Amino acid sequence: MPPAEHPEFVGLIEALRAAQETITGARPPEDVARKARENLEEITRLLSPFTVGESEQLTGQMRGLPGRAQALAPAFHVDVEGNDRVSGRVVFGRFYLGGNGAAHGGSLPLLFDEVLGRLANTGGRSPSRTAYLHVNYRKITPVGPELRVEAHFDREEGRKRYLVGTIRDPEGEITADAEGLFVALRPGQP
Ligand SMILES: CCCCCCCCCC(=O)SCCNC(=O)CCNC(=O)[C@H](O)C(C)(C)COP(=O)(O)OP(=O)(O)OC[C@H]1O[C@@H](n2cnc3c(N)ncnc32)[C@H](O)[C@@H]1OP(=O)(O)O
Repeated sequence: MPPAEHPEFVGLIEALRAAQETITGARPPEDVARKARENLEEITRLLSPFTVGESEQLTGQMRGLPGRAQALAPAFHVDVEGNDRVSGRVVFGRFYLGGNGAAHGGSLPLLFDEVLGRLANTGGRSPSRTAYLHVNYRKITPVGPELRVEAHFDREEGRKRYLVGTIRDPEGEITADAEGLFVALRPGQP
């Protein structure tokens, strides 16, 4: 369900995701490719006058929305969220294809950073940033099916927050797991 605010912008991001998917999987004739490019250029012309600073932009700010209205990472759909753990679902679409049906290796840290980073900063905790992210690729992460994602706090030591997470395929097998260290920022730290 779209949020009460900016429903048309949310729809725009959904259309952008759909375009990313379709363009990635397409092999169009040259005249169709040219027409599609012209349409994209028209979108850029339409939106350019409304460019704003980071604090005013909408993308990435909509925490209650899967993907936070940001098309960079695959949308993470939260099912259960607590102070110390979160679980949900994700689909790596064609846009995230690496090869032979497997999600691109770089797209997995992207998803883990999103899921672990989100959890690291919940429960009234102060903002933190990723210090490291260790990802183990256990088997291919398939493009297409819905995958289970789980993450939880392993431990907290002062400013250091250690979190772990897994991605499971439809058979329940772990395709990748990750451990991340998130360090709470000191006052004034960017
Ligand atoms: C709606 C919200 C949803 C959000 C979801 C997305 C979240 C995305 C989060 C991110 O991706 S943030 C962007 C990627 N990360 C960065 O750009 C961070 C760049 N690095 C830094 O800013 C600093 O290096 C950092 C804040 C991580 C740490 O620097 P500090 O100067 O604050 O920490 P310091 O060096 O004093 O280290 C503090 C402790 O952490 C430890 N530490 C820091 N970096 C480490 C490291 N890489 N490996 C191991 N330990 C590390 C360090 O040893 C020390 O341990 P001890 O307290 O026990 O002495």
